[in-house]
Amino acid sequence: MSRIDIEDLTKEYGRTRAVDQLTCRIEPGRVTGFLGPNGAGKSTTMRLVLGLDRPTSGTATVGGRPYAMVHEPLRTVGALLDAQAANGSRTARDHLRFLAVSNRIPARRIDEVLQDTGLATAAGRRIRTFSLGMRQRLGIAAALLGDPPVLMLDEPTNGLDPEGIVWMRQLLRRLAREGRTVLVSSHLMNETATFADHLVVLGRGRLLADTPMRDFIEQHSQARVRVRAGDPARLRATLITEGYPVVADDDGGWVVEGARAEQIGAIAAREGIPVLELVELRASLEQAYLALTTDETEFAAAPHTSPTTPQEV
Ligand SMILES: Nc1ncnc2c1ncn2[C@@H]1O[C@H](COP(=O)(O)OP(=O)(O)OP(=O)(O)O)[C@@H](O)[C@H]1O
Repeated sequence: MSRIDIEDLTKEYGRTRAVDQLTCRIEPGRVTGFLGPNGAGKSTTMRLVLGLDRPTSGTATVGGRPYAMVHEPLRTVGALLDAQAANGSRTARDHLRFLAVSNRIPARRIDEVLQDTGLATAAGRRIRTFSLGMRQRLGIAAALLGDPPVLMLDEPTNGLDPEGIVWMRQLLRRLAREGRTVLVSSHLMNETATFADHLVVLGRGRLLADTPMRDFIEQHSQARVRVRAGDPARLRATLITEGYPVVADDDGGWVVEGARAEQIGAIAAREGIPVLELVELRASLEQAYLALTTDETEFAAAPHTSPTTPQEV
């Protein structure tokens, strides 16, 4: 049992409601992407789950227990919250050794996680000489040290180079395949789309979505179809008559908004227009996310109103 259960969780800092009656479950065996605009309450939620802050009301448990009551916590939850927090005057190996001893974790795990995170050759260096990406890898090494069934990682790809990002993606997928509970916050939508199975989205502390990623994209984006036909002008005219907005594509095709492939295929067949290509265009996670969260953003730049700026219609 390694589920994270969040029940009616609220956290207020003075007059700010950082987390607002949040209820959700983070299930094992999949990667859950934890999304939301700046200040939405993601880090606060993670801190509450880890007992680093006390909720104003509500509960958060891991495997049915509040984190504070978990015995040898590093063996239960591996967390990466602030990769800068490690003591810079220690070497990477000493940092991990300190954590291992205080959680009765066998010393061999230190070498294993140093290998796993690509830090074996830097193990004897002081942490203050580490780059942001290396600190991030060390944070992951610490999270993996106790071989925990639950992992909570706040922006784990922060500072990683492209090779590091690919490595992180594969690591997250592997951890989920092994049956662990993996909660990962990120601002990088394209990145999240490559590793998450499920999404929990917050806006101003409230739950906006708790859904499989595929459903999320479908629910928060419009269907669109790209079609290329033998008689493009006639197809366009017919589609417009039928009430579909049609936009020219780069290579002589049309993009039809708010339509499914079978609808456009049926119209073309009825008119006897040969179809050369017919594809449903999937929206990206980023488009779906922006459609959901535009109104939930606490900190947004003022819109740019220069008359020379092309406006989307
Ligand atoms: N210790 C604190 N004291 C006062 N206010 C806080 C504290 N921690 C967080 N907040 C406030 O709570 C709200 C939620 O912040 P939080 O850091 O949890 O959001 P987030 O979703 O993690 O944001 P980001 O994506 O920017 O990391 C914000 O308005 C923030 O200013």
